[in-house]
Amino acid sequence: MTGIRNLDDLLAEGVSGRRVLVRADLNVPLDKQTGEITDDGRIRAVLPTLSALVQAGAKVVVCSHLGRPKGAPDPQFSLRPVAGRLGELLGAPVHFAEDTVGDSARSTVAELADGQVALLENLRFNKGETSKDDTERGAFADQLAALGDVYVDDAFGAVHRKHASVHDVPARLPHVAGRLVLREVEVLSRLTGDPERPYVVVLGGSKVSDKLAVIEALLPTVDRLLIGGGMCFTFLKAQGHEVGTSLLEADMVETCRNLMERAPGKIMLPVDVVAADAFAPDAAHDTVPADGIPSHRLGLDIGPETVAGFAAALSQAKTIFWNGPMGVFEMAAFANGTRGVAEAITKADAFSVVGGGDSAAAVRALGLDESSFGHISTGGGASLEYLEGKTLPGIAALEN
Ligand SMILES: Nc1ncnc2c1ncn2[C@@H]1O[C@H](COP(=O)(O)OP(=O)(O)O)[C@@H](O)[C@H]1O
Ligand SMILES: O=C(OP(=O)(O)O)[C@H](O)COP(=O)(O)O
Repeated sequence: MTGIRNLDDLLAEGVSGRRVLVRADLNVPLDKQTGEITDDGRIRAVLPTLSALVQAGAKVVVCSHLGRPKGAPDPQFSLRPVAGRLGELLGAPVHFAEDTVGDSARSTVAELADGQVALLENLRFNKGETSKDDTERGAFADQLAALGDVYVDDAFGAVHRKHASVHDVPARLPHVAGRLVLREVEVLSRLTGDPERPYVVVLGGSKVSDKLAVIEALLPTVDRLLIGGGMCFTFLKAQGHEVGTSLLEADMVETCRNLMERAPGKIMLPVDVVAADAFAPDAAHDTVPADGIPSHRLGLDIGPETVAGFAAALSQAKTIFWNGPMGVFEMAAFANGTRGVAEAITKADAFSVVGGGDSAAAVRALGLDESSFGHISTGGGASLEYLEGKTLPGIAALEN
């Protein structure tokens, strides 16, 4: 991050009375039934930046995405509950704008007193935020930038997205990196140079197409790649196995086959999986061999034999990076794989990094000791792409 100005530079300049637009990643997991926040780790992670700005008397305007709404308001993805939780953590109410750049946002920001905080409604309720069209994205960035005098990027989990709030707003306002972005990059850079070997990467989760692309780039630099979670079924299919109704990226099967041929023995796949009748906490389920998933069932966790194999590989490692739960850990019946792998990582004599909103939430939900990991990153896709050595749009924008 050479040449990038950071929050301390901005504070030294003085922010009292200035409107500081902070891009945060407040994309927290919500309970599907109650809508309650199930893990507030990403909110806590941005507090050092926000508190410093509050104390310095800034008018703090926070913006974020939540989930993947389709460019229009969708109540299930509202940031309103996040405003409540952020206020509790800051110890002062957070003013909530009902829209992102409309009348409500403009008046909420105009009414802020020095040292007060506002949160704008979900950025992704606006088509321009994620648009691939530069003009459409730019027009939205213009409206967003008008709500601040200066911009702080503290959304590490989103720095790999070429989105208006991450990539285009910094071209329109004086900009700095926040405390979280700075710390994440500092720690992750330890894995990009010459990591101590064996270097083992564990991948799972559900954002299969996003992350399959990264595997290709990471494969030459790692010693072992352990694949579980929703990610493994496209590989199992590529091995010629039937995967029932499990998560599958059909048009990536050929890519997976090529990856396995290119690095024989490097990729470890599950040998058994927990296959269920339905995606539900009380669904009937059994452990079956990975080549014997019944056609009407879907794999929701890795099985015990796989956990033992992965744990053995992890016990040899000197550097570990893990992104993506090994199963649907939110349901107790499918949490054993994630727990087993997480415990194996904590026992290894290695520098370990866990990345990703859900992976970090899993560590906490399963009651594991956070301090037994070297670093818990707020970004999954972002840290993977950082490790790939890519110039990330959000970081590049801060450099300019
Ligand atoms: N076999 C599976 N089938 C469907 N979803 C899965 C499976 N294994 C894990 N998941 C889901 O993956 C989600 C996390 O994926 P992802 O967003 O890629 O991770 P992270 O946020 O850590 O980067 C969790 O909500 C989990 O329930
Ligand atoms: O949850 C996130 O990423 P992650 O699941 O890779 O950790 C970030 O908030 C980015 O969200 P996105 O993958 O919908 O752009």
